[in-house]
Amino acid sequence: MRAFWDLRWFFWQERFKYSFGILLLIIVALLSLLPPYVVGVVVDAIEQNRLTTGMLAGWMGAMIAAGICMYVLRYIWRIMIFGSSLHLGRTLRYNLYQHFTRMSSDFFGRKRTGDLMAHATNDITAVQMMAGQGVLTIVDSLVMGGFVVLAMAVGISWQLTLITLLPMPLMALLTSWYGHLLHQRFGAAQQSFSQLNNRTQESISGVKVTKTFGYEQEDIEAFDAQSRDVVNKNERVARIDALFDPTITLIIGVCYLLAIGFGAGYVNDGSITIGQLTTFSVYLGMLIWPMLAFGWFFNIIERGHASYDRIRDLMAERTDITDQKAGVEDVPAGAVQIDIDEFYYPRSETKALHDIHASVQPGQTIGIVGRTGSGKTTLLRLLLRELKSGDGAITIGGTPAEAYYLDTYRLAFGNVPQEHFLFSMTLADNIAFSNPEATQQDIQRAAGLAAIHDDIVALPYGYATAVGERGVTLSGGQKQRISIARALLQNPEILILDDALSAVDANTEQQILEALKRERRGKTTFIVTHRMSTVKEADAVWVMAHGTIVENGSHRALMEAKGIYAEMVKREELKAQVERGNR
Ligand SMILES: Nc1ncnc2c1ncn2[C@@H]1O[C@H](COP(=O)(O)OP(=O)(O)OP(=O)(O)O)[C@@H](O)[C@H]1O
Repeated sequence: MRAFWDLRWFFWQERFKYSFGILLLIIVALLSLLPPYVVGVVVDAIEQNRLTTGMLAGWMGAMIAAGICMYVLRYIWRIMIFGSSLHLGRTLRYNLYQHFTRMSSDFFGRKRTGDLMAHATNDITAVQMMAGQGVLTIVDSLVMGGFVVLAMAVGISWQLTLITLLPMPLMALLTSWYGHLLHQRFGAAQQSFSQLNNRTQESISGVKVTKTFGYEQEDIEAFDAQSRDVVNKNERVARIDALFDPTITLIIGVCYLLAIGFGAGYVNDGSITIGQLTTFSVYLGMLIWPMLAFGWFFNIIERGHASYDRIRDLMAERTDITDQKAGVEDVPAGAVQIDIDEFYYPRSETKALHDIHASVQPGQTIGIVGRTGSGKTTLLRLLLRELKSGDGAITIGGTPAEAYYLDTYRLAFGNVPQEHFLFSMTLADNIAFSNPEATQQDIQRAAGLAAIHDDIVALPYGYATAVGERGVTLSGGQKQRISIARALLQNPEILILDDALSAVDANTEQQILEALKRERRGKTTFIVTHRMSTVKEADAVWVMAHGTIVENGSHRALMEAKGIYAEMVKREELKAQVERGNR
């Protein structure tokens, strides 16, 4: 029952629909008592030879009227109760999705996609069932069951009712025990299903690597083992599930035995009529559904409860990136000042960044270079507020980054990350993703700046070409340029290119860099790269090593300083000469 209590916010929100639905259920339960009663009356009338046509027609009319009423009311309560439960599913899905969008990338690093998918599908369906079928089964079993028992005890014989229902407590005990077992087994089955989702996702996205290293067989076997585990765990659920119906039917059978055995005695000694015993046995038949519903209720509740707990745990995950109460609503603009004394990733003991002090004037282009793992991406993620820096460690236009509302803060940034991502839509829509208002002309202009326009028009459907699963396959460099076009279309105050030109050849890169210089006058651009030639024209180059900026200056100044940067440039030139020589 705690599961219902946990959902009280929802039942309160939908209280009118639920109250009305339950009221209709009660009326239906009352009306359904009529037909068995009529059967008893008619049987007695036949037995006592006093059945007239008028009397029969009267009762038949009453039964038809009750039948029509029940038909209409059943239809309405379904809309009220099941309709509301669908609404709960939608609300939970929406909340979960919103929650996902608010979480930092650290969260997605920890949680696996398969788990998150299982939460958004199976778990929500189980909770939705609880608010629909769960409510129906409990109301029906209590109301319908209650009315039928009352009609048997008050209307016919309380002694016979008592004897007949003796086996019932055993049923309550058994069903609650099954429910408990089901809760545990269902939780394990859901977990295994999540793992299967993860496995599938990893297998599909890593299929190239698997093939390259000849691990197909191992991969298939591991998948098979996981899939078998899901089946085993679900079989364990089904085994308990399968116990519910036979147990209930067996107990109802015993009840019938008692009713007929003792009922015949009561008819013989004249305490009840034969018609009443007929009504009694029809009522007993009507108890089967409430009993089944009662058992089913525990089943639904246990499943819903396990799922709701899992959803709640997920919703309880707090993002460390939050808005302040009274945030600055402007889109950030102006000079960027960075003063990071030290930064640790959550749950990490090693400093990812330390002693970084640098400033950037609006309109400047900053190149960031350094070995893998030197902290370039981490620094940019702090700037983007994907990670939490210390209070005031980063300011834009003199205002601490965390003082801005996150939503407006991020509007200032265009980010082309290392892992570029294209959606399963047309190329035009992929570019326009950053600015849905953009016209076809704007899209083409951005594509031109990103040096991808010619490639696009060469495709059979041009800008209308679909990418993704059923679409065209683009090269890494083309995908990078589409991502750049997407960021340029947004025309952000601050543009970040994180190793975004790595798959583009030197000539095309030069073309893009020139376009950037022209287009982004007065706006700030950060370019992270492993290719020194990319940052030659930058206003300043930050050379990063071991989590800090070890050199900071223009290309010329750094070359004159003959430090790490000069060394890196020389090495790159040497490499280029060797490659040219080889050719
Ligand atoms: N989510 C994380 N949790 C803990 N440590 C991390 C996390 N991400 C990165 N690091 C660590 O932070 C340090 C800096 O990593 P970062 O990705 O910023 O380097 P980078 O210079 O951008 O490297 P690359 O050139 O390969 O992109 C590394 O030591 C890395 O192992």
